[in-house]
Amino acid sequence: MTNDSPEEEIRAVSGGGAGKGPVRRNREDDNVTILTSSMDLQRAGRGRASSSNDAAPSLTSSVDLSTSSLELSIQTRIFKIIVIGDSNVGKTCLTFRFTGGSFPEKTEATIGVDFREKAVEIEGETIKVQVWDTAGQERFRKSMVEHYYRNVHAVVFVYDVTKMASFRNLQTWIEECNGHRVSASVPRVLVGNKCDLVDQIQVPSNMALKFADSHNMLLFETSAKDPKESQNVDSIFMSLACRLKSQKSLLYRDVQREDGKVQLTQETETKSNCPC
Ligand SMILES: Nc1nc2c(ncn2[C@@H]2O[C@H](COP(=O)(O)OP(=O)(O)OP(=O)(O)O)[C@@H](O)[C@H]2O)c(=O)[nH]1
Repeated sequence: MTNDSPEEEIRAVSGGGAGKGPVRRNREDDNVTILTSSMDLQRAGRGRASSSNDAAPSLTSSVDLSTSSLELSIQTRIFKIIVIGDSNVGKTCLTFRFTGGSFPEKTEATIGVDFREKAVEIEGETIKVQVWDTAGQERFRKSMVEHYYRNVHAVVFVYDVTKMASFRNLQTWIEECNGHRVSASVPRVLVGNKCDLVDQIQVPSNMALKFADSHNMLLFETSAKDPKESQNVDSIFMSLACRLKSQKSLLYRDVQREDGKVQLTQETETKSNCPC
């Protein structure tokens, strides 16, 4: 499977949550580490490059590249996760909380799509989790829809627990997703955001849980705003990353030097089971 690099066409944003605990939450695991600096990424990438020989890559393309910065890309898999749902439910704030660890003071309606990345380490492998934050407003999204559904690895559906309409509209979002040929095997999770607004909750947990069950999704109830919930926001994306890691044929950016050339390869076999 290949993946378009969003750098080519999408505005990149650096940095990148909070809420009530998920109704069902994947457990934290000591083997899961979130890397916080580019130096960590560099070290992790190099370490793996010298020791990894367990994959069975197949050649897909060859390009001339010469700079040492390529080492950063060695064997880094990228998981593309899209976040969709009504406007104002908190998609941007959730992606900020996960990728940057904070709640943005001020947000504006997303136009088209933004993406943010975070390097995480799972069972000794550094993985780039690429979170695509999509516009909820129809007028800001229609030209970009094809781009963000393309080669997606996982989908996060978000509703606002204080807005019943945003929950009812989930069916429409699911239909749109299915309409863009997102395979049923692509993992999906449901997130009820803004649980810090306890006096205003309109969507009961049991209703959301029933909906999630009927669509084979995990449900997380959380808040991008409440700093005490940041781990729960992390667990939304980390649980997906762990699931994806254990699946085969995901995008794999492998660089091997050979006669002055660099080969880009794609993973073809299943890696070890994830502890999550
Ligand atoms: N109380 C509370 N407010 C939140 C939370 N998350 C987001 N908000 C607020 O909700 C508003 C919308 O947040 P965004 O993250 O911009 O919403 P969005 O879904 O990305 O909106 P679009 O870009 O239009 O699709 C902002 O005023 C945020 O401050 C939360 O967990 N709790």
